[in-house]
Amino acid sequence: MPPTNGSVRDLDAQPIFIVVMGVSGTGKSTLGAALADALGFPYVEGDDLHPVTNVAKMASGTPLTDADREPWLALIRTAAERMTLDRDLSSTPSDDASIVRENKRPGVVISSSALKRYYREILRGHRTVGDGQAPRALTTYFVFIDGPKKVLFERMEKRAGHFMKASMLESQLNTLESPVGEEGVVVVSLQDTTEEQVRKAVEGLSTLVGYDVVSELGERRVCFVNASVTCSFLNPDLSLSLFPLTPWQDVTTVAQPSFRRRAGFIRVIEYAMEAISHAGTVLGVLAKDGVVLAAEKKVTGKLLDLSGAKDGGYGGSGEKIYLLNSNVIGGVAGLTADANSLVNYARTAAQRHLLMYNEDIPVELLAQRLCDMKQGYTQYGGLRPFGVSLLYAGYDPHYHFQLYHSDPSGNYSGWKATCIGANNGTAQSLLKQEYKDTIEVKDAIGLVLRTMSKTMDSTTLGSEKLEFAVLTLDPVTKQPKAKIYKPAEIDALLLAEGLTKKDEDTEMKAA
Ligand SMILES: Nc1ncnc2c1ncn2[C@@H]1O[C@H](COP(=O)(O)OP(=O)(O)OP(=O)(O)O)[C@@H](O)[C@H]1O
Ligand SMILES: O=C(O)[C@H](O)[C@@H](O)[C@H](O)[C@H](O)CO
Repeated sequence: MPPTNGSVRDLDAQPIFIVVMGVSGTGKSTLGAALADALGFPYVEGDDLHPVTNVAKMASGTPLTDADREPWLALIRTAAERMTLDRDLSSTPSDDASIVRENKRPGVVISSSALKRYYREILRGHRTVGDGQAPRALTTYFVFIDGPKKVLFERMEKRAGHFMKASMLESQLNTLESPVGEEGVVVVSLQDTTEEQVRKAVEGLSTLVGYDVVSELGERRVCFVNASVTCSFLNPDLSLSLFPLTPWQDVTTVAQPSFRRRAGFIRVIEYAMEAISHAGTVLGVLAKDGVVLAAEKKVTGKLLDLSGAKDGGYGGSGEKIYLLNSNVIGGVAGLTADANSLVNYARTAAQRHLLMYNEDIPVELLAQRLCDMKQGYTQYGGLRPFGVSLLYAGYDPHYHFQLYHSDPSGNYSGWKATCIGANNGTAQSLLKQEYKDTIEVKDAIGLVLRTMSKTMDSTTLGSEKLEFAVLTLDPVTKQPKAKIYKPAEIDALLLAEGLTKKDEDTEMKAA
């Protein structure tokens, strides 16, 4: 289907979509980010929009088919449309124009192999996939990175830790239908430096567009939405739906009027934090040889079915402590439904990392992934922030045992000992008095339980009110070992620490 708008004037006003293309390893990601930076456009890593099944297939050494690539290409086109067309240029703020000048013409740069002509037709919006909607007007250009096979092979061989192995290059080259000669294509050399490639791409694009793209497309903008956030929102594998972007979402400074429009959102974050300060307490202590987590269960009662808890803290009954990955345990305070969604997201992010890099996700990176997601939810119209704070107790070979906290705004910080939820102020002052840098897990367990017993609202302390977990290293395999305690084990721990509290009713019944 041809583009809907035809006149020179209309085309001039259309947003620009630049696809940096080429076979695997040509340097699309490197050039894409640099070119976007030069133009002041956001950059999206096209590989992040692949369905997980595609990544798994490539990682296993099987080339993708047309059917595998079609939905991915359609998603890239949709991403480009969403990131540019929904920006309401007519509402561009004018009273602080000296602080931020919007691009005169919005645009986005996305990397994609775009190997065949018909794939490029999908990206141009000239062809729809399935019963997809007719594309919206968006002028599409391609920057094709071309060069000798030998150089490419050498680069791919050198590149470590990427899911795409050099052995796949042959199939990529066989599939490639050169775009040279097609409309809107600029060719740059694989062997040039990135700076030189940017220069040539800008020169070529300026010729195609009809004016100097760097000076005419506007001032450098500060991107509010980084690629990973954007992709999280766009990739259906991450169980999130597409939604219209707001005019201010990819442009920010603290002083712009859109910030004032966002003030309501910030209040919502404050409300979320306030709600969390009433949630069940979650407490973590970092020790030399592990991390200890405990959480107060708020939902208790005789009729609650705890049968799933017999085999551990999860399986239906776990409410506050979850295994996020084999090296990270998470403790949540806040809205349980929101927490479930974040826990699923964290588990998927950890698995994606494992699949791509064949290593467990570093603890801080997992916290960052969740924070990207949480922060994204604070800035879009029609959404509210996640009403959840999390503690991450984890281990990775780089920084060993770590404890992080993230809040609904998407901020995170590392701690030696910390507490979220109800009475966290009291708990933190108790922890400050008792914590020692040399503490070991065996003592940290006592410290956590004592602090919980002093700060929990309830008059009873037993497994029905408490979840408990410890992350240590397995002495034999030296791999992280997460243990989420079963109710009987929690009761035994409390007994050993002399902390079993019974409420008066129970004591009277027992008497
Ligand atoms: N202009 C350049 N000169 C030399 N090396 C480069 C250049 N651009 C990128 N590289 C290197 O080539 C390798 C591949 O780059 P990059 O990951 O950007 O390629 P890609 O096309 O996005 O790959 P893929 O599609 O397989 O993810 C990296 O190791 C990168 O550092
Ligand atoms: O169409 C394809 O086969 C894919 O998009 C690949 O090109 C990879 O995504 C990429 O290059 C990763 O190395």
